[in-house]
Order: sequence, then C-alpha cells, then structure tokens
Amino acid sequence: MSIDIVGIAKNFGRFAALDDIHLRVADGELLALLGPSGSGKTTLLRIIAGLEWPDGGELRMHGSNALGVRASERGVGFVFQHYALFRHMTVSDNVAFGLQVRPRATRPGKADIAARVRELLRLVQLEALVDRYPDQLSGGQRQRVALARALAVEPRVLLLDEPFGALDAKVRKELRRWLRRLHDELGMTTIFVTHDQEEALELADRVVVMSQGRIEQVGRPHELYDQPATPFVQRFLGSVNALPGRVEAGRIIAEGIELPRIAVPGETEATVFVRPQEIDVVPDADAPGHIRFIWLVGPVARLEVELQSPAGIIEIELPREVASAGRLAVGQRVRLTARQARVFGGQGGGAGRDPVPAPAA
Ligand SMILES: Nc1ncnc2c1ncn2[C@@H]1O[C@H](COP(=O)(O)OP(=O)(O)OP(=O)(O)O)[C@@H](O)[C@H]1O
Repeated sequence: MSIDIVGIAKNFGRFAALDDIHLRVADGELLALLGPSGSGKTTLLRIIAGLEWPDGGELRMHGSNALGVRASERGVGFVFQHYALFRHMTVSDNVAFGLQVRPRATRPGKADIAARVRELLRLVQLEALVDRYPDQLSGGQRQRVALARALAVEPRVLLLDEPFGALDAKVRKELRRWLRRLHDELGMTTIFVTHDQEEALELADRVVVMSQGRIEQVGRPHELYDQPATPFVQRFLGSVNALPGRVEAGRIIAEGIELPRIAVPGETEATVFVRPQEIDVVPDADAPGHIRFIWLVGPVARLEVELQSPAGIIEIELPREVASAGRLAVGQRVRLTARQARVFGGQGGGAGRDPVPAPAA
C-alpha cells in the first residue's frame, strides 16, 4: 500500500514536533526514518498508525484519505521498542490474539487461526517455542513474537518503532537481516524508526533523515552518504572533519590540508567537510602537522593528526596495513592530502541547504 504524506504538521502546545512534512512511500518499500532523539520520527509514525492526529496536512493511504479512518481499520501493524507481550499467554496465544479478538463476523475459525499462527511462527523461526511464556524467551525472541503478532492480522503496512533498540549489537544485526528477508517475502510496505545510521543504511531501500521536525533529505543509502544535501546530513551519516576554509577563484581551500581541484562557484568563507576515510597521510619532515595518536581497530587504523592551523585536530582512517607497516608513528611529521571535499552553498559556516557536491577529479 502506498502512503502519501502531504504537508503534515504537529504541535505539542507551542512546540512544533513536525513542520510541513512531505513524503511519498511506495507500495512494498522498506523505508527508514532516521534522526537524533526528538527529531519527530515517532510522532510521524504514530500519525501514520492513527495513534496521533496532525494539526495540518493530509495523509493518504492507497490514494484515499486516511485521517478519518480509525487505527484499527487502517490495515497497519505496529511493533514498539519494548515488546509488550501478554505475560500470562504462551507464544502461540500471543500471536493469535489479534485474530481472536476480531468481531465474530470477520474472525477466522479455530483451525484457521491455528494454521495461521503456525505459519507465522515458521516465518519468525520460533516453531519450537510455541508453548513458552514471554519470561522464558530472550529479548530477540520476544521481539520476533511481537512481529509475528503484528503480522497476524495481515497488515498492508508494518510500522516499527526502534524494534531492535533494546537488544545487543550482535542480535540487532541478525534481526536486521532477518527483517529484510521477511519484508521481501511478504511484500508489504514497511516503515521503521531508528537513530542508528548503520541500521538505516544497511536495511532500508530509502532513508528519510529528520532533524527538528523537518525532513533534511530523502534518498537511497548510498546517495545520502555520497551526496549529503546539508551539513546536518553530512555530519549525521558517518564521522567527518569540519575545517575552516573558503571558496576562492573557483576552488575549495582548507587550512592545513591539500585538496583536489574542485570547481565551485562563488567567493566565500566556508566550512569544508572531509571524511576520515578520504584523507591520505604522507610523511614529510617539513610539514606543520604531526601524528598525535594511532589506534589499530580491527582492519582499520585511526589516526589523530594535529595541525598548526585553526583546523586543529584531524581524524583519519586508513587501512590497517598502511599504518602498521612501520611507515607511520606517533610524533611523526606528516602532510595531509584529501581525495574528496565538500562545501555547502550559501553558507559561511554550515547552515546552507543547497549542496555543492564536489567529487574529486
Ligand atoms: N505527547 C507529547 N507532548 C509534548 N511533547 C511531545 C509529546 N510527544 C512528543 N513530544 C515532543 O515532540 C518531539 C518529537 O518527539 P518524537 O518522539 O517524535 O521524537 P523521536 O525523533 O521519535 O525521538 P526518540 O528517538 O527520542 O524517540 C520531542 O521534542 C518530544 O519531546
């Protein structure tokens, strides 16, 4: 089912939790709402679910106005961060619940409900645990029961609010891949909220980056990473160095770091963004910078280089073998050269909205 969000606004008192949100979610899409705490992700999800009403704007599901339709009639399944399972019911009773409470006219027969529950528990890979109670399950297993319960009523839209937020990193990763497969198998429209950029980038077809009740950018994961539209998106997705610099004679210049020739219009002071992975380190006894720290972390080496310029400390990430071949050491004087750099148009320090993507030559 497609979802159209047109100019949605939501205020809590005088506080604007959502401000003029426009978004189209395609039928069968897996979409992430990504943003820091308080950016409005949950409020938007709750409006789609019918648990919250906007102060302005339209919500259309499958082309028709959904705001007049009650939550229970919107064909939506909802899973929260804290799996609210019924503790006194077994796994299979929890999953069957949504079907058993239906009015008699639309309630499937007992045998049909049992068959559907078996099928769902197969999907979430919990067939062996049907008779357990929630207390006897791990966090990841409980969250899968919560998903099966949401799927029991055959929703056309699945809404997930930080579904794996309370779980440890390894279980989160497993459940993430599993959710992707489940989504592909069932083919419904799925929207999930997360503040974990890795989760959003790995799992979603498209990611909506939100900040302070507004959409900063919508795009496929690699588009957001390679072509961030705003300084906020640039800083939020992956780490980045922000250097004082300028645009001069049609190119970007930053203090203390050599940049490739990047043609940019205008003449202005600018914040220059360079990712740690986009910088090469060249030993040079006459260079003003020196290495302060080197950490070897799995396959990568993280370096801090101190520049004698307003740029201060620069973070760099190199393949481990480059740093550990005895070529680089703490205290060593080095020159920095970047393969990529970005500035954002119309700004003198980071607030502009027009991107000036600046791929390396
Ligand atoms: N019922 C409410 N009354 C007053 N303010 C609210 C209410 N619900 C949400 N807010 C405020 O609206 C803003 C957006 O909240 P929301 O829960 O949508 O953010 P979020 O991006 O989901 O954050 P988190 O990641 O922390 O869950 C926050 O500043 C929050 O304090």
